[in-house]
Amino acid sequence: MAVDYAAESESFEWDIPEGYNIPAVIESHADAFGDRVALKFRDADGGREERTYGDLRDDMNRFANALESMGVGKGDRLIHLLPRDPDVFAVQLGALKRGALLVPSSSMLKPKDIAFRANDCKATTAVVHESLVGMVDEVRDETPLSNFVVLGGDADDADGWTSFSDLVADASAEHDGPDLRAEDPMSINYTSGTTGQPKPVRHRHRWMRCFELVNAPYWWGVTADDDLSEELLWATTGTGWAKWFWSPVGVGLTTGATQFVYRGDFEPDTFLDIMEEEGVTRLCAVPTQYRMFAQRDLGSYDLQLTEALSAGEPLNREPIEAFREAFGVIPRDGYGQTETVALLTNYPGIDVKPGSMGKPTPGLGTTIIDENEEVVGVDEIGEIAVPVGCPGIFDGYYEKPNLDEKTFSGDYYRTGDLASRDEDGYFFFEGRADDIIISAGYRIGPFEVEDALVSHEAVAEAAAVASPHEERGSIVKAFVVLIDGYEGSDDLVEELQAFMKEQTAPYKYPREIEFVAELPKTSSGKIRRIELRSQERD
Ligand SMILES: CC(=O)SCCNC(=O)CCNC(=O)[C@H](O)C(C)(C)COP(=O)(O)OP(=O)(O)OC[C@H]1O[C@@H](n2cnc3c(N)ncnc32)[C@H](O)[C@@H]1OP(=O)(O)O
Repeated sequence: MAVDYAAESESFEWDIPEGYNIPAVIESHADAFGDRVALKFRDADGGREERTYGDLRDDMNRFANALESMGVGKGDRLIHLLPRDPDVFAVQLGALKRGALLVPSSSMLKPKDIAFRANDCKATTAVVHESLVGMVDEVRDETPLSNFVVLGGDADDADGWTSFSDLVADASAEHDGPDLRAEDPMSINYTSGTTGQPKPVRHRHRWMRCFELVNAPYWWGVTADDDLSEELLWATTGTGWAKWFWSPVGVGLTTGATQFVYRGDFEPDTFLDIMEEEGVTRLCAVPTQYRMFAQRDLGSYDLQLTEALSAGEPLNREPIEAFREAFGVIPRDGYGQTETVALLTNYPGIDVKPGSMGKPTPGLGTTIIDENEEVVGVDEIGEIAVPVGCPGIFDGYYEKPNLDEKTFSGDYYRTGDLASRDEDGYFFFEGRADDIIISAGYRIGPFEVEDALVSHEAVAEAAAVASPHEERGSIVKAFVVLIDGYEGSDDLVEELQAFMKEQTAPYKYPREIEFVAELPKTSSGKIRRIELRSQERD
């Protein structure tokens, strides 16, 4: 249903009950409509599973009981590395019911990345898919981790690991957890910065309520009061990203919708087939996926799609036109970060301007400011910012008071993303204010790429920047200075790329490498990535 933007912007209120928490929401959904399907799952081999809201409540409580028996309680940190699996909600909700903080992590992380996160937030429990146990085992002795839970497979094969299914098999489906409030911490998502290691973004339980109040109506076009019986929501994101909270948990579970989860690699034809077979009505994917869909014969698919959403990088005209022509559905871009809810959306019913991220969502006060915190004029470029204190944004990093002070000392939280606004109030993405690389929906810190590259024996120095790319928006390009005695060649490019996929989460590997004699630097010796970046854009 179309949103009356002016009226909603005028009347919006943050209605966040003091005792709000998502486990309590699941309990109440199960009481109200326990038989409603919450999750339709399918794997790459065609295996299917369904869970109702009643099942989710029981799964949650069983795992909460298991965690209690392992000594996990309020404030403890639980890191998970899980593919999209029907038990992911059980793990997440069970941990939250114990009052633990979730530390979602991508299945692509390497041992070094896992050790960094576990040590940084002093995680004590790891819940890991069987295929990733080896990654944790390599570094577990260097971390505070003491509880190890393996999902899938046979725990007897994994020394020191307890099987998730064994843990929940005889556990009670009732659990009396600690008192949880909307202001209690619930999660730590690591997000890449320009310098140094990823930063631990801490959110509170209210975050999920904010998704229900903002992302659900002003982007997905659903509310808990709607008749959702004919709806099937599919957000293609992985469980290790904040986007998992943004949609499957923050919209799907909070509104009591039925959602689809697929465990399998992205392949455009397969995904289109699945949408047709499962009857997906609302899809959320990244622009790279839309661009790949748009290259297929979309007219040959008979989809039940009524809404298509996009996020992660700017969405261009071509896929918008392709979807409109084939399905009569216009993909609507939405913008936000790990630190926030949706700050800008093309809300239901808006007249979409291709390339625009839409307009500020009601309640947030999202604007564009200059370096003096002055709001910029029409068509001027500035930084997207949200007033500090808005409930829809995070209010601190996990145990990083210095970072907190730097981030929240002004009147605004600055996103680091540059944008302009046209005379109709539509926002347009203009790039990053810093060196972060946005590629295929991933945010990649150049330092992490460079740090891994220089650990190769042939590399003296490296600089990583974004380079424009038709399909992925941008790719990571590395400029590399070799150690004396090494010579640049195609073979060395391949060797470095393979090395990078081993050293760090492989989505960060440089898809292009250029060997250079030296890197541009400031007089104090700092690499001038900005020079390399603009060279790529020209
Ligand atoms: C709106 C949102 O959801 S934003 C949420 C957060 N962001 C995201 O979810 C990212 C969304 N993007 C994607 O999922 C992907 O980029 C897609 C689906 C668009 C395209 O996928 P792909 O091109 O197949 O892979 P991806 O971009 O993840 O790159 C990973 C690379 O690492 C490789 N890789 C993956 N796992 C491993 C591994 N274990 N070992 C070695 N290499 C690996 C892949 O083969 C790929 O390299 P290649 O392109 O040279 O083959």
